[in-house]
Amino acid sequence: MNGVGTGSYYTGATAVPVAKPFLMAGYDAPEGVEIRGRYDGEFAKILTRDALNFVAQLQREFKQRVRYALECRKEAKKRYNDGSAPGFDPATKNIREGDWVCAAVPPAVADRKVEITGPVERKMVINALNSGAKVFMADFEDALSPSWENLMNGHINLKDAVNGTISFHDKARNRVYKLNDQIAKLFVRPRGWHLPESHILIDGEPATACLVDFGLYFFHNYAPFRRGQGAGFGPFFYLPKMEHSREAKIWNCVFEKAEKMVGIERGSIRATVLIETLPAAFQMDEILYELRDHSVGLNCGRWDYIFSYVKTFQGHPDRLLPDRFLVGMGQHFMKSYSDRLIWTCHRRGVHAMGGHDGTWAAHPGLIPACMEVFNNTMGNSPNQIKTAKREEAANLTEEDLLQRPRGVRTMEGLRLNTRVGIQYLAAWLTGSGSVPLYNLMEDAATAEISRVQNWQWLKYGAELNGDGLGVRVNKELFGRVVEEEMARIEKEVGKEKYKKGMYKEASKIFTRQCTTSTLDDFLTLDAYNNIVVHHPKLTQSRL
Ligand SMILES: CC(=O)SCCNC(=O)CCNC(=O)[C@H](O)C(C)(C)COP(=O)(O)OP(=O)(O)OC[C@H]1O[C@@H](n2cnc3c(N)ncnc32)[C@H](O)[C@@H]1OP(=O)(O)O
Ligand SMILES: O=CC(=O)O
Ligand SMILES: [Mg+2]
Repeated sequence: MNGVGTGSYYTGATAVPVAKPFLMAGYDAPEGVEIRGRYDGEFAKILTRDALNFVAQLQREFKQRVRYALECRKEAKKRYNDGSAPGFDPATKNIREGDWVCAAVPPAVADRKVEITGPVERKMVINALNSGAKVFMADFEDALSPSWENLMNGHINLKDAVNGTISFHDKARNRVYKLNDQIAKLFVRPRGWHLPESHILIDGEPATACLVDFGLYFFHNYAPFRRGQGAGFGPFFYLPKMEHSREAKIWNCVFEKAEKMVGIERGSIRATVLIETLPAAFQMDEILYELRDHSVGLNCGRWDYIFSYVKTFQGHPDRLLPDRFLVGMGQHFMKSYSDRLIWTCHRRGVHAMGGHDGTWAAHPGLIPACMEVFNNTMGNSPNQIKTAKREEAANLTEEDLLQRPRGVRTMEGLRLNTRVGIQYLAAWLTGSGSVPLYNLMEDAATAEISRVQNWQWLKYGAELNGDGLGVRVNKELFGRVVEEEMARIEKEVGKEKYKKGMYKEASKIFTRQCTTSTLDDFLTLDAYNNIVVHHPKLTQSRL
């Protein structure tokens, strides 16, 4: 479809006038599907009529169930805010105590000793696949700012990667990137259930972001993936931020529907679920049970888990977190969750990722050291599913999983949260979803910790008890901290970058979110409107 448009592109805050009528192509979308993102001939190869039809079918079949699951999250939040805490569900005791196992692990992914993670950016996709890691988790989630350009290019990159044709020319360094003969196995992480994809409307409503991510990737890649990388299985996925097994059940139904629609065997698709919300720690068995024919284990998503601890207990002033860097795996509630995850997964015959059968590395430089640790412990075995049972974790109680983290709060903790949160958000608003800050990798999950920790300290006037001064956090103090940290950021990044970047916008959003009386559910949900760029809606006058 071609059309002629006049007027202006709406680009978020800036309207760019267009002097002359311009020629514009449109996507060949099926009935009820409208693409509001920029047209690009390469994007059109992803957004084909058949692929969009596939996504639309998933959306139509599952949107009510997704809506219901999100309503249930709200009800659970209300209960926690009224004083209760997550715990084991008596109604599913039979699943927790039952003697069942998940489907056998596909041979292609038996060995997952080190998994590299990274956004679906072209050069990084090639570097990650070539990195020597066993698995590459290509990320549409924590590590990606989900702008239209990033998303669509991400799908192009993955399609080229699965077909083995991906290459990249770094002109500045005159370096060409191509795939090695031996590459990591590809897993893809779609976004969480809560996010909309506002550039794709289905029956007049924004599509569910994860169904777009899953649907487009699956549709274009299932056949070559199964022929190549998956050795008869796949594609493989990582599933983020779930709070209850009913959400896993929706994923299971999505997988079954997708398998049926393209005519591949049930159980071909496999997924690892990130246990990265506090309520989900009490649902590990139930989540695996729902996905038992499509599972390849669980993974401790530790950063979102810490974020979720604060979020779940947002109405509990007796559960203030210490400084962010003190909340490590040594805290009893973190160690208990990780032990329970190992015990659960190995009992059910699948991988326990996040330090047990394998770990994540966010940078290729970390791979050799991680690999050495696993090789030294595991020798030639691909995993420890049958050999390390961690039976003692069977006795972990609700109290163990909820124990308050210990440690002090300091002014430097408040300052660091603020400096990191604002810089991360500024990067995210300009298209980068993972950034190095102060020698650490920051992504949406780690930035969330900074935000909710500030919010919690402000809400309850937390005492900065590690400084020996008895200072309490309040809006006035926080206002001063923001001003001073903005000055520091300007100094650190330089005037030019500061002026060109979106630091002021980021500061505004971050400050609002830290000082609001009711905690926003997600940093990126609010910020998302700032990166949505709608293509002008045309009256389709044909040439
Ligand atoms: C909480 C969670 O969800 S964790 C999982 C989600 N988060 C992530 O996946 C973060 C992934 N990591 C990254 O994005 C990056 O490592 C960053 C942003 C932290 C740092 O990136 P950079 O500043 O580019 O790192 P650096 O300059 O050291 O990179 C050196 C080389 O390694 C490559 N590299 C760095 N990280 C990765 C990665 N994760 N995957 C593939 N290649 C990578 C770079 O592309 C670069 O390649 P080149 O030499 O060919 O140009
Ligand atoms: O996704 C991983 C996390 O730690 O969050
Ligand atoms: Mg996460």
